[in-house]
Amino acid sequence: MIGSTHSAALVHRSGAIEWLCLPRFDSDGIFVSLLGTSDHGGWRLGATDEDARVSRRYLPDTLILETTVETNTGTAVVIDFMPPPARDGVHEVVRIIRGMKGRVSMMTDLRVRFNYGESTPWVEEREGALFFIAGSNGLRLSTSVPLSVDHLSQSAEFEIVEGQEIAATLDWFPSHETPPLPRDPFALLRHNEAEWRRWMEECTYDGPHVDAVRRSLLTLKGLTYAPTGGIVAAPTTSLPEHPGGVRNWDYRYCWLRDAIWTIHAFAQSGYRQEASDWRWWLMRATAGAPADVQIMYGLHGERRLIETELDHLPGYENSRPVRLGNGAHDQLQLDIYGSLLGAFNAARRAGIADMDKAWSFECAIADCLLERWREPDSGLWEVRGPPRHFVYSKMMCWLAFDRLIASAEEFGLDGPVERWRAERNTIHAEICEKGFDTASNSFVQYYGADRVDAALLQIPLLGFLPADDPRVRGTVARVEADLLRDGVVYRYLTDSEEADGLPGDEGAFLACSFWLVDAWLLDGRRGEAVALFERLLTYGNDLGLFAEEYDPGSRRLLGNFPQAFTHFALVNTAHLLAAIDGGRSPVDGIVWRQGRRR
Ligand SMILES: OC[C@H]1O[C@H](O[C@H]2O[C@H](CO)[C@@H](O)[C@H](O)[C@H]2O)[C@H](O)[C@@H](O)[C@@H]1O
Repeated sequence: MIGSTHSAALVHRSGAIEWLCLPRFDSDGIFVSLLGTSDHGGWRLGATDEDARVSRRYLPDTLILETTVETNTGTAVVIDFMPPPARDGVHEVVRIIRGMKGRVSMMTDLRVRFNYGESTPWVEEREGALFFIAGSNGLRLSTSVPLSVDHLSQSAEFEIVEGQEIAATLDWFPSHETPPLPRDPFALLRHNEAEWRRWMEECTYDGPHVDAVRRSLLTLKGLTYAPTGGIVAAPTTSLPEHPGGVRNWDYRYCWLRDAIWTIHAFAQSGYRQEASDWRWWLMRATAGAPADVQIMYGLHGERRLIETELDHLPGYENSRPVRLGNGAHDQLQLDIYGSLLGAFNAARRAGIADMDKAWSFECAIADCLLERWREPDSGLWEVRGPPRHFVYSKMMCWLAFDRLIASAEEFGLDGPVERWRAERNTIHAEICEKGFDTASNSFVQYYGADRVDAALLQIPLLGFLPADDPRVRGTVARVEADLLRDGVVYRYLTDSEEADGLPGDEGAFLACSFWLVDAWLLDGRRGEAVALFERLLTYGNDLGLFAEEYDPGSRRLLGNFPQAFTHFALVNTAHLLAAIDGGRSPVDGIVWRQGRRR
């Protein structure tokens, strides 16, 4: 992934940009060959020799990708990046080719298709550049490489020699405007590299696996949308959770749950500005009646994220449908309220300014939750089956009242604390009665269920019960028995459509696998925890990026990519390990509260 904190592109090892939406993460796709064929738009830039040896890295502490190609005649690198737009309305993808040794025969093949691969633009050569126009979109390609141009593709073969540098810049602009002159790509590279390095210098994490943590933080920063402070769950739509299956979702939106945990990861690692920007985004997006708070919003706080299907795209490895929008946007998921109030409490403790403005909002949410927590919901996994009394959702309602009480007590804030305390105790007692299965000595997925859910691994992290409570140990043991397979954790069993209302299978869920590490760490099982953690770290791609899921059989990442959910889980686990090894309390990090036995 390369990104501008407005949008991001995915670059294949071959040097092909296969995914790009501009000007925003959620704009119509310009290069979507990832979900179709090269005729759905893409930009290949690499060696003509298909046997060239390819290796990649990010320039240290940046989101700037460097792909090295080595042939029998020489070595060249391709440097890809997306600088943040400096002027209103123009967004760039910059590619620089550098000759390192000898001579390398290179090729470029650009296919611009607007509107998710459906619209072939007008192509015009003028002012020493190529212009592409269709609908509201305009693109300009500036390069010194002589191209052979037709209306479907613009391509060339050329040679790069040692010491030579060639650039190609693609600018997006609104088609009704004339774009300003292109910026100097070499100056942009120097500036962008310095900016990322400056950002990375703020990182305070220096515990185990520091490289993986820093790469995750850079990835999470690349998923933030700078103009509003929103954070997308991933830059892609419809990368399948099972190749050829239907579990294909659009993640280019801001989930409260994902973003709150991302903020935890940032805040623990020294990034208070991101935490503060996101809090303002949150206040604006959720403003209005607390009962209308959605589980997810668009980048600017848009509420209508109507789910549709793109029939003209065959999907990644024929995984149909390709979806736009997300039907989960109008689900009731009660855990969101706990995430919200937990995040506000954490922000207050971290000394983030202006938190008094949040308190009346928090109290209004509490009023709403006094009624709502008894309702069934769709749970954090956003199941498409009937609403149920999900145990994890109820626990997060308990956490909501718990964190409100903590804020009132620790910061002298006014509120009906006794009422909240009574409600908190009622929820705790109800969960222990209805959400626990004595026969299997385990909490279960929903009231009356006989199955476990990997989200329950978070019980000791939430502080609902301590890690050494026999009921927590029983639940962890059940997850190990039922959901831990080939060293990775599945979120729940998908052996019948009843499980989540969807046909087909899915991969192991990487965030849940990190939560098992957390549960083991909190229960003193350090050896097993570290072994699992270190194995999970090897499941990233060659650049240290993770998707939502992993298939241990084929050893492939599955689902949207890269995904915030997985990366913040990785960061938070590393912090937990560092705290435990350093003899520090993990509370105020990922652990929301120290559990007490009841
Ligand atoms: O599996 C069904 C659901 O999957 C998606 O949701 C998942 O991703 C979200 C964003 O990272 C995450 O917050 C959620 O907990 C995950 O279950 C999808 O977006 C849903 O539409 C789908 O029903």
